[in-house]
Amino acid sequence: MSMGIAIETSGLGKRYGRTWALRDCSLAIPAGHVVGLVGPNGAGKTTLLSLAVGLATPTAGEVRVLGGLPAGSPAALDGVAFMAQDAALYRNLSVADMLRVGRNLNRRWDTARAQGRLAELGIRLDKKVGALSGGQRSQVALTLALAKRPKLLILDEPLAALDPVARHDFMAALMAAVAEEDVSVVFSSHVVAELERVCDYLVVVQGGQVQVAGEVEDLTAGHHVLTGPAEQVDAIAQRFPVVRDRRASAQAHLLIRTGDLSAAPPGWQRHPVGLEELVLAYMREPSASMLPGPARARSEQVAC
Ligand SMILES: Nc1ncnc2c1ncn2[C@@H]1O[C@H](COP(=O)(O)OP(=O)(O)OP(=O)(O)O)[C@@H](O)[C@H]1O
Repeated sequence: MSMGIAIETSGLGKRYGRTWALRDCSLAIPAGHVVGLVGPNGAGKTTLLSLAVGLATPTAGEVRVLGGLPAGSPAALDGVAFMAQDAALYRNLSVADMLRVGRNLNRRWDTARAQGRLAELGIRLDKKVGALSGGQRSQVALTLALAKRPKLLILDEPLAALDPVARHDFMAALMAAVAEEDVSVVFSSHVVAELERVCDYLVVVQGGQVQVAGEVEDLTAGHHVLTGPAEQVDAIAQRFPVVRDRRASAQAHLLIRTGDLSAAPPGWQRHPVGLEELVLAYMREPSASMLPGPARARSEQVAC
């Protein structure tokens, strides 16, 4: 495995009782990206992130981080910072206490950097964590994660509890940190509209399996939307994998997977696809997969 890989999984699976939360997951996420991990509730996102951090152990397969370190090993723990779904902080401690806890638990810890960030954000060190707003608590959790000076920062739904302004501020802080540091970021989110602005790599999981993985640029260049006569859909589907097929009376609106579409077929209009539309199409078509190839989508009648 090369040093350029942030997270690599091979046949990774995690079973809770009879439920496979994650199955047969083989991924190689290159370093240096901001990776969006999306999928419906219960898809396996938290499970995948917990395995990558070493908080859970695989039932099958393996997961390595930062160029080959076993997830959860001391070397991996040194280089990986994790912000859990509920931004787990001790509410009765002050912000300064949280910084002390972080310093005591981590070999590499940059107190000055953390204090500088908090001062910029106007968050007082003597405030109890429980007295902070949700947005401020998230910023403190991000500050603690960054104070480790991680090579890989993993965040599980960091935006979930935040209002739109706090969400924007949080992502701005995250992107500023990425710009300053050599850090790979993987974060799960349900806020699909946000991804286009911040992510350059995307992973979609569904039903415990990876459905889509790749660089955003390649994904958007490798898919197109075609609009044209519904009676010709079969002919189109013989030429291109159809991810999603929507019909409105005699018109079909297809999301197809091909990077090689210089011109629309006669009678059809071709449009580029945005990341949000692409993600939603895959999420609505659980049987469609880029890995190894999308199944033919069901056609779906939609009202005009
Ligand atoms: N500790 C556990 N014990 C039993 N089942 C679990 C456990 N953790 C997760 N699961 C199950 O594994 C599946 C995947 O859960 P996971 O939390 O990874 O999904 P998710 O994509 O993060 O969902 P959400 O978007 O709702 O946070 C679900 O069916 C869930 O019920």
